Amino acid sequence: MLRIAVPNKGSLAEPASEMLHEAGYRQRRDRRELVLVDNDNEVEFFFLRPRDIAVYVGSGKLDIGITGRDLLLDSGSEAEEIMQLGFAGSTFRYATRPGTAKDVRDFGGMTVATSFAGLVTRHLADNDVDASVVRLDGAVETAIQLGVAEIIADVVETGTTLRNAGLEIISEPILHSEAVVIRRAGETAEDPAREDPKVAQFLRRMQGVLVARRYVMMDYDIRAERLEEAVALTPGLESPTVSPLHDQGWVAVRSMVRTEEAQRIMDDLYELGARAILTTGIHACRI
Ligand SMILES: Nc1ncnc2c1ncn2[C@@H]1O[C@H](COP(=O)(O)OP(=O)(O)OP(=O)(O)O)[C@@H](O)[C@H]1O
Ligand SMILES: O=P(O)(O)OC[C@H]1O[C@H](OP(=O)(O)OP(=O)(O)O)[C@H](O)[C@@H]1O
Ligand SMILES: [Mg+2]
Repeated sequence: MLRIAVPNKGSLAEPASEMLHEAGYRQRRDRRELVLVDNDNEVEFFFLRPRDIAVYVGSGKLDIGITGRDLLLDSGSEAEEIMQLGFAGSTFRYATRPGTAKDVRDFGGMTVATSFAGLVTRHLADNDVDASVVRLDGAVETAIQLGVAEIIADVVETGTTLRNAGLEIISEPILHSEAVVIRRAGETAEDPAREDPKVAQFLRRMQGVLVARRYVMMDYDIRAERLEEAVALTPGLESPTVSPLHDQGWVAVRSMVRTEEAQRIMDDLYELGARAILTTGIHACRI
């Protein structure tokens, strides 16, 4: 059984479960379930606090986990990122009241409040700044209003929370985060053939979901003499399938294209003379 840690609450929980479901794994129906065994796929899921996941995986108690890059780095545990999952995208940034400071190098003698004390302490040290760090559990924006700190460091997605608290973002981002798959450091085999087959299969399934989300299948008919120009617009992942049509001088082309580029490509193909241009969603795949 492959033992996988999954976030049980917060911003990561729902999209992580959704992705696992799309990858064909059983997911819990009741939010209070702590462990779920998926016998068909030989996987056991442990629903844990997002902040604890890197600790379990780093200690080797669980094989792999889904967490945020920021939480992984903050934990300082012996785990490493092995795949990016493309959701829960955010930056981790400093903010303060206007006029307090402009850059991390101005923080000397000040106090920074954050839920990510490990990350912030390291970032301040890397910048040779002598500032104090106060660790809070959440809602850190309020720490400035209550006089606990002059600066905060927190997760920023749209920036609305900080704006509403009358704070301005300062300095370069401390890091860019997203949901990631993690594994105990040093466990990834150099040679793919020596990789744990259960881990490799899990990663292929997750990769399949990412590709199915990011690509659509495009079909169209085009005159043979315009084929090269059309294929330049739809090169596909490897090479498009081209089949002859019964109507002489025409071919049918099938190729994967990025979902967000599909409409523009359809316009360009139409201009080239392509007709019967269709896109269909990809439900699942192995690349
Ligand atoms: N608004 C957001 N947008 C994108 N990612 C976010 C957002 N808020 C938190 N995250 C990400 O979620 C992870 C933190 O999860 P955690 O469950 O600890 O906090 P949370 O999602 O804020 O939930 P809680 O309600 O418990 O505060 C981090 O990886 C963080 O980058
Ligand atoms: O930039 P924004 O789009 O405003 O999103 C960022 C906010 O979202 C999260 O807070 P959450 O709502 O989870 O509350 P919390 O402070 O209790 O974690 C995070 O901690 C930030 O405060
Ligand atoms: Mg939160």
